[in-house]
Amino acid sequence: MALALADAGYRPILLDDFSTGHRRTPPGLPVIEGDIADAGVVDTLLAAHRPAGILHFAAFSQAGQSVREPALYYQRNVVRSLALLDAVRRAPAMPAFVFSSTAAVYGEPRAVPIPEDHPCRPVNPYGATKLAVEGALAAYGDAYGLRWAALRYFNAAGADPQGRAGECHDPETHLIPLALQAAASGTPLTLFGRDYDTPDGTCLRDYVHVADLCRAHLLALEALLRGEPVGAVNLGGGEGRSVLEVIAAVERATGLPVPVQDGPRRPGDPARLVADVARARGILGWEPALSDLDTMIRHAWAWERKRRGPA
Ligand SMILES: NC(=O)c1ccc[n+]([C@@H]2O[C@H](COP(=O)([O-])OP(=O)(O)OC[C@H]3O[C@@H](n4cnc5c(N)ncnc54)[C@H](O)[C@@H]3O)[C@@H](O)[C@H]2O)c1
Ligand SMILES: O=c1ccn([C@@H]2O[C@H](COP(=O)(O)OP(=O)(O)O[C@H]3O[C@H](CO)[C@H](O)[C@H](O)[C@H]3O)[C@@H](O)[C@H]2O)c(=O)[nH]1
Repeated sequence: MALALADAGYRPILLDDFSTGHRRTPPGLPVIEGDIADAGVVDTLLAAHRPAGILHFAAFSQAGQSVREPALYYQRNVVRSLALLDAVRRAPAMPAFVFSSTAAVYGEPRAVPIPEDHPCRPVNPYGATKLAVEGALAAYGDAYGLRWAALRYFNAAGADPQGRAGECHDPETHLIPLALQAAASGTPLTLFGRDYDTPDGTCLRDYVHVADLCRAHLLALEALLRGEPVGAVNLGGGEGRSVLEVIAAVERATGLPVPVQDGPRRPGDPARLVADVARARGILGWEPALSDLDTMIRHAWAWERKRRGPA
């Protein structure tokens, strides 16, 4: 996102405590090491730079871990986001606020594709913490005039098409990088359940290219800066893909087999999550452009090879 902002002519300032992130940030962009809940750091930053907008990505985001450690998720995702919002309210000029929400706010949907007005009943604490922050944003908008967007991404995938950045979590829990790593290393990927009520028995997810996500953030930010309300918006490719389809696409992109071992269902995993993206089209004029599975996996594979270095 920092690269996308810089490419579009903005001057992003990165604030990261590097709890899960990487110190190898884009060259030439200012980076402040600090916690979004550290009032001293954030107040100083807001007073010195008077940013037009804040794009708030800082969170812990593993649904499975959130089931085991809910206290960590409420602390990291709710308490710290509220501290950041307090700083925003104190700021000399209140910036527009774009929040990374998630499809996990919906829980097990009644039907797919899921529109934004579908009931939100998260099935894991991760989704519940993101929904709690969305509630605060709506109330702060009504009471304090906060201009806000909550972008509910489905499954972020792919990598910067120019190869400047990509996914690198430690531990990695996401399907696409793990399937690529299984293809490259020969170490089996564990498939979390084949007994779901889906066409091939594996979970359906809606993968969306990270570059499409970044473009949607820019559009949301610019809509808010023009004074247009945005609110909650789904971001997905609009197509459900099963775990087995992803594995087949990884085999196509890499030309290598993906060894698979069957495992039990992962707690907190809904069977299907597919976005209705009509609202993003209507209010942001956004259309996913790179979110077909083969393109996303091709970009992710190029990044994975670059990250690994020469074999
Ligand atoms: N990856 C996905 O598929 C996906 C889907 C939906 C929503 N999201 C949301 O998008 C956001 C980014 O996800 P990601 O996959 O890039 O995660 P990530 O863990 O790679 O990035 C989160 C970043 O926030 C930083 N951070 C965490 N807590 C912080 C704090 N208190 N103060 C300062 N920095 C802090 C981390 O060091 C890291 O650099 C998250 O909010 C996540 O919930 C991700
Ligand atoms: O080793 C693995 C990893 C994943 N899966 C399966 O692959 C699918 C995708 O799993 P990911 O972990 O890649 O993604 P999630 O759907 O669990 O979660 C992602 O999307 C969510 C919203 O849909 C949240 O926002 C979350 O932050 C984000 O990581 C799931 O059915 C999962 O069970 C496996 O079978 N084996």
